[in-house]
Amino acid sequence: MERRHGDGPRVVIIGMPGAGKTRIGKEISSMLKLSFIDSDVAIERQEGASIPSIFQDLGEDAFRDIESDVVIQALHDHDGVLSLGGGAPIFRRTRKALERYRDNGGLIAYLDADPEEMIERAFRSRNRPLLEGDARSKWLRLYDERRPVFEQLANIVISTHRAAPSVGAHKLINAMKERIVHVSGADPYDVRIGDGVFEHLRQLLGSSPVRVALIHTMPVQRHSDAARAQLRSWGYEVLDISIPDAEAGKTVQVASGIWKRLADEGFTRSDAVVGLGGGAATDVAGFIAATWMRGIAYVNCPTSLLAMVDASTGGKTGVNIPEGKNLVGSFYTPQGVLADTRFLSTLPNDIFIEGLGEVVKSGFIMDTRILDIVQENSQALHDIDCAHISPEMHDVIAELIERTVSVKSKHVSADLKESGMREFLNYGHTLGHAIEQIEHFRWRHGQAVAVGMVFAAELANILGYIDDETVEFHRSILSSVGLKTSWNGGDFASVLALMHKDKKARGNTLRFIVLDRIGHPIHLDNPPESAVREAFDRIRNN
Ligand SMILES: NC(=O)c1ccc[n+]([C@@H]2O[C@H](COP(=O)([O-])OP(=O)(O)OC[C@H]3O[C@@H](n4cnc5c(N)ncnc54)[C@H](O)[C@@H]3O)[C@@H](O)[C@H]2O)c1
Ligand SMILES: O=C(O)C(=O)C[C@@H](O)[C@H](O)[C@H](O)COP(=O)(O)O
Repeated sequence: MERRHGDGPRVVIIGMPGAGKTRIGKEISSMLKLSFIDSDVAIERQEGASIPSIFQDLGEDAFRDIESDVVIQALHDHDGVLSLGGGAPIFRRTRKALERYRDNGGLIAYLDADPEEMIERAFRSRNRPLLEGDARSKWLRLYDERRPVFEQLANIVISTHRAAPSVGAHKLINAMKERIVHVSGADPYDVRIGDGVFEHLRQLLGSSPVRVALIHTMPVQRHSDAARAQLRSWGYEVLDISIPDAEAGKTVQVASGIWKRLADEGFTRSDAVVGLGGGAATDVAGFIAATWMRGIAYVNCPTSLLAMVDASTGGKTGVNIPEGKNLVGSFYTPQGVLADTRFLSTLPNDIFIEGLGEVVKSGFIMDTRILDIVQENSQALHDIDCAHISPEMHDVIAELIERTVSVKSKHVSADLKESGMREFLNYGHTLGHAIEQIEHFRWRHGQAVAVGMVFAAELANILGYIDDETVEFHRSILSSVGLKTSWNGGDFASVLALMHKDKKARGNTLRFIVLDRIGHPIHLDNPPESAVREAFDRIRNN
C-alpha cells in the first residue's frame, strides 16, 4: 500500500528561500524516479513571465492568487514531488488546501537550517522579489512570520543545516517511508509508524520541558536504556521510572508511587511524560500525564503490536481496580505517538500474535481489507519470529498497523469521549474484559478480545443479525494466526456480573457491540438474557 491514503504528491516541500527546497526536491525526484514540480517554475511557465516581473506588474496579491491556483491544481493532479515558493503557505487559501492534503494522509516536509546559512544560500539566487531592498533584515522578518505557519503545517521537519543536498535528500526519503496517521479533533496529533520514528521524539517534546519522566517496564529495558541516553543527549533531565510489568503496573498504587516521585523531583507543568512499553505501560503513562497538576504533555512510544495498533492512540488512559478493568481513568490526548517498528524485534512471538486480536477487530468493524491481508499472510503471521522479521513481512506488519490505527483514528476523531461511534472499537471487549479479570490477567488483552468477538458474533447470530458462515469466519481467521476462539473458565453468573460493570452499560441495561454484516457494527442494547447465555455456551469447548 502507498504510505498515504489520499491522492496527490508523495511529498510537498515547504520552507524559507535558501532552505534547499528545489535542490533537495530535484535530488529525491531523481533518486525515486518521481516527477518534480517547483511551483515558481510552474507559475513562470503558465504566465510566460518571471516571478519578479509578475510581482512588479500585478503586485503580490495577484501573484498569490495565481500561485494558489497552481498549488491547488498540483495537489490534485501531481503524484511526484512538489516544492513550494517560500511564501505560498502563508496565503490562506493555499494553507487550507495544504491542511486538507495533510489531513488526508499527505506528507508536508518543512526544510529548516540556520538562518544565516539560508540567507547566504538565498542570496545566490536572483529570482527572489521579496528579498530586494534591505534583503537580510527582510529575510529575518519573513522567517519570524512564516516559521510558525511552516511548523503548524508540516508533519516532518528536516534540518538541512550544514548538509549537502544529498544528505537532506536521504533524510527526506527515510521520512517518506514512514507511515503517518493523523488524529484530528480539539487536540490533533500524528501517529508515526516505521523503522526509526523514535527520532522524532525531540521534535515532539520541543524545548520547553526540562525534565522528562520516562515510564517503562523491565522487559523493554534495552529500549528504555537507549531512549534515556538519547533524551539526555538532547539535553533533557530524565527521570527513569520502571513500573511493574503488564497489568500489575496498571494500579492506583503504582500511579500513587509515581505521583510521589514527580513531587520529590519538583516536576512542573512544563515537564513531560514519555510512555515506553506495551499497552499497560502507555495507559499508565497517559494517566500520570492526565492527572499530574491536572494535565501535562506526554508522548507514547509503544513497543508491543497491540500498543502500536490500539492502546497508544486515542487518549484512553487509566488503571484497573480490583472491581474491574480500566474503571478509573480519563480521556487525555498525547502530543504524538511514535510506533517505532524496531522495538518489535524483542517482542515475544506469542505476545505479537495476541496483538493481532485488535488488528482483526478493526477489520471486522470497518476496514475489511485488513481481513484480506491477515488471510493472505496468515501462515507467516502465525509463524512470526519477531527477532528476524523479513523486509516483506515488515511491510505487511507496517500496513496492518497503519490501517488499524486509521480505523481507531476515524472513531476517536469523531467521538473522543465515546458517546456513540467510538463504542464500536469495543467490539469483543464486553466479554473480553471479563475474561481477563476472571483469569487474573493470565489471559492477555488481545487474546481475551479474540474470544470476546466470537461470543459477540454468536450473540448476533442467535438474534438473527449474521449467518452461521460469518460466525465461522470469526473462528477461522482468528485461529489461522494462532489465537484461541473458546474459553472454558469462569461461570455465566460471574461473567454477567462483570459485564454489568462494563463502561457501555447504562443503569441495569447491558450494551454490546455486534455486527449486522462484516465491516458494519451496531449497538445492541439489553438483549434477552437467554441469548447472552446461549452465546456464552457456544464459546465453550469448540
Ligand atoms: N488505551 C487504550 O485505548 C487501550 C487499547 C487497547 C488496549 N489497552 C490496554 O493495553 C494493555 C494490553 O497491551 P499489551 O498487549 O501491549 O500488554 P502489556 O502492556 O501487558 O505488554 C505485554 C507484555 O509484553 C512486554 N513487551 C511489550 N513490548 C515489548 C518488546 N518490544 N519487547 C519485549 N517485551 C515487550 C510487556 O512488558 C509485557 O510483559 C491492556 O491493559 C489493555 O487494557 C488500552
Ligand atoms: O479506544 C477505544 O475506545 C477502545 O475501546 C479500544 C479498545 O480496544 C481498548 O481495549 C480500550 O482500552 C477499551 O476501553 P474500555 O473503555 O472498554 O475500558
